[in-house]
Amino acid sequence: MSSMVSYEKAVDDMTTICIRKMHQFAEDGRLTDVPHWMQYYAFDVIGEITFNKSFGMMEHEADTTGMIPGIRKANDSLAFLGIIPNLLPWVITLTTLIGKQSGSGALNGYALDVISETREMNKQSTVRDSKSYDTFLKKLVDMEAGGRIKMPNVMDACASNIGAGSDTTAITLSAALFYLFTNPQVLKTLREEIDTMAADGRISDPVTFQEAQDMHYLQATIKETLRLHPAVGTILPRVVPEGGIELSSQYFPAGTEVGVNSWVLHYSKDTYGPDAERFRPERWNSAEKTKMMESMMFAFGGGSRTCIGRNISLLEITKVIPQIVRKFDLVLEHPDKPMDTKCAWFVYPAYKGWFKLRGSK
Ligand code: HEM
Repeated sequence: MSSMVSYEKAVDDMTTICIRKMHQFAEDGRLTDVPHWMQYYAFDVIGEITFNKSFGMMEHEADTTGMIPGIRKANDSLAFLGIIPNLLPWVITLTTLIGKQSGSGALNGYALDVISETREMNKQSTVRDSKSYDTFLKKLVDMEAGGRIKMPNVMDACASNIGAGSDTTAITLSAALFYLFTNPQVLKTLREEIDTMAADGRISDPVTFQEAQDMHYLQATIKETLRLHPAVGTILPRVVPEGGIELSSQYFPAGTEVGVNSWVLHYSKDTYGPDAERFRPERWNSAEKTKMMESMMFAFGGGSRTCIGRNISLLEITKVIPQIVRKFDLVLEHPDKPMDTKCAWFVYPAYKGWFKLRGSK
């Protein structure tokens, strides 16, 4: 975790821009597409950490790279093609033949440009990180120069960071804000925690990652969001190894693909209680049940292919949510409607609202 905390400065810089812009939205009385705004935030953070260079999406209030719809298109089509993976090479060949650019074209093009630039500067030893951390790309380019990895690995690692680490975090953030601002009692309790700790001098502005570890209600709120709205909405398949396996009294021979969808696990009444469908962070207060409930959490997957960006996303979520909650109210465009979602591979929330300065009319 200590290496993650070295990225805290990047998260703080991006959070400062986010909050400044939100002040502007509030002043202008602007109706905001909240999930979209959180996407700009998450993309800018991951750009900063990966390339030492945010995408400037928040500053420009726009997708400056054109990669957001491309990543979404790629995710959506891979979710369906993933059901019949043998079709994938045929589809790729066909789309290449007819000259259609893949959804991830903008992302790959952007990554390639920044990597080439950094490799060149690295050769001339002019890459001096101005930040207090080494970016992913700097570490990767050094590894490549040392012969430990090759250029396709550098490209793959950078593109994976952006593709896997932006929308997932943005989805979690927008789900958290929706749940908080539609559950007044939860919001009140979280604000009490923030205000009390701030008055006692136990948290800073912005909250440091270290301080946030003692914010028990904040931590429960984040867990409850990841439970009720895991970003990935498909099963995470695994191939049964040699010898087969018995799962829930059912034998599966070697080579069978098995998997489970986190949405099924997370809504289990056996595990989370009869109110499993409710957003109730208090359920994480019970020391006795927490261990069992945690063991069933699957938002980041599990085992050898578990999410490698988990701690980065937790760093972002843990730091930006208290900043938004302590400064703003959110009035939803349709306060009585449940959250709308668009689901393929990822489960994207869709809603709009007005940010207002906390306590203002
Ligand atoms: C709330 C945010 C996030 C969620 C919910 C999430 C969720 C997931 C899930 C479910 C998997 C599949 C795990 C499995 O099959 O067991 C995964 C894999 C992965 N995630 Fe994340 N992720 C998040 C943030 C990030 C971030 C910030 C990064 C990068 C900085 C990242 C990079 C990756 C990569 C590279 C993999 C593939 C790992 C492998 O196959 O070995 N993720 N993530």
